[in-house]
Amino acid sequence: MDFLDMLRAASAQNASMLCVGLDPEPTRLPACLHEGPNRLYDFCAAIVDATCDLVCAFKPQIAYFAAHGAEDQLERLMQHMRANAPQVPIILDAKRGDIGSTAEQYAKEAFERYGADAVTLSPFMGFDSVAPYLQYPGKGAFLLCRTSNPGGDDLQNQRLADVEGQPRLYEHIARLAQGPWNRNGQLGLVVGATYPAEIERVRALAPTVPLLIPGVGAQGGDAAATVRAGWRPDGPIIVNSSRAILYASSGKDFAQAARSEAERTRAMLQAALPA
Ligand SMILES: O=C(O)c1cc(=O)[nH]c(=O)n1[C@@H]1O[C@H](COP(=O)(O)O)[C@@H](O)[C@H]1O
Repeated sequence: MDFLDMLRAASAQNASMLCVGLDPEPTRLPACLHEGPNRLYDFCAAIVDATCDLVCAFKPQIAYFAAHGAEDQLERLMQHMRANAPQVPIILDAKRGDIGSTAEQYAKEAFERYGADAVTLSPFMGFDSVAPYLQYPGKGAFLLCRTSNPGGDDLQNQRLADVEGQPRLYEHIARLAQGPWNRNGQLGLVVGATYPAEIERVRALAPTVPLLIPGVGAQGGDAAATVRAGWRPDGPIIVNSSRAILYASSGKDFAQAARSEAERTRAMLQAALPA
């Protein structure tokens, strides 16, 4: 099934705009998992099982596995999600961006090795660095647009003097993703929950592409303002929270605590939908 169809179906089935980010930081894992050789997998699989009926997507962050030589645990986690939560689309957060020939390898890694449904990409190197991902029919690609971190301003807020209307860089990326770059309807945009005014601006420029919105929870983004700014009946949003859910408890009850926090976040998001 296409990424977008999976997203719509999971969002409707679970009444959810929440994405749980799978960012397993070894020093923050519950003590009961510290000794196991597969503890990144064990931790994330328990979180997946505890939250899969509450989410519209999962977003594993590749760095948390690759940094520890644990790509095999990410592969097992992908298989686990497919087996135990087949209805939930998986966005591999890799933020890749490179020349076409190298991008082909990264696309193969995301979609063939890991079997992701969508991937995050940096658009900085231009359309030919994005195109190889779009060769995979039905797969999604989210372009970084207005990121959640304060340093996002450094480049994304600069005006482009040689583009008509002198838009800011992030506005230009939003227009490209809604229009000329979105040849087969596979593109989405990443916009930080920490900047609701910019979410609204991106939504005005890109009314129908899916928005991946990290930054609620640990980064302090406003869940209700995020929904009001970004959600449209024909423009889905995927609101990611990682640490606030993953580390809701460091005890043996970590999975149940993660579920409670996911329920709370999902409810806040749903409550902000227009009546
Ligand atoms: O692409 C992303 O997912 C992303 C983009 C962005 O602008 N900000 C951002 O925080 N992220 C990712 O979203 C997750 C946020 O984690 P928490 O702050 O713990 O909820 C991390 O995996 C980040 O790498």
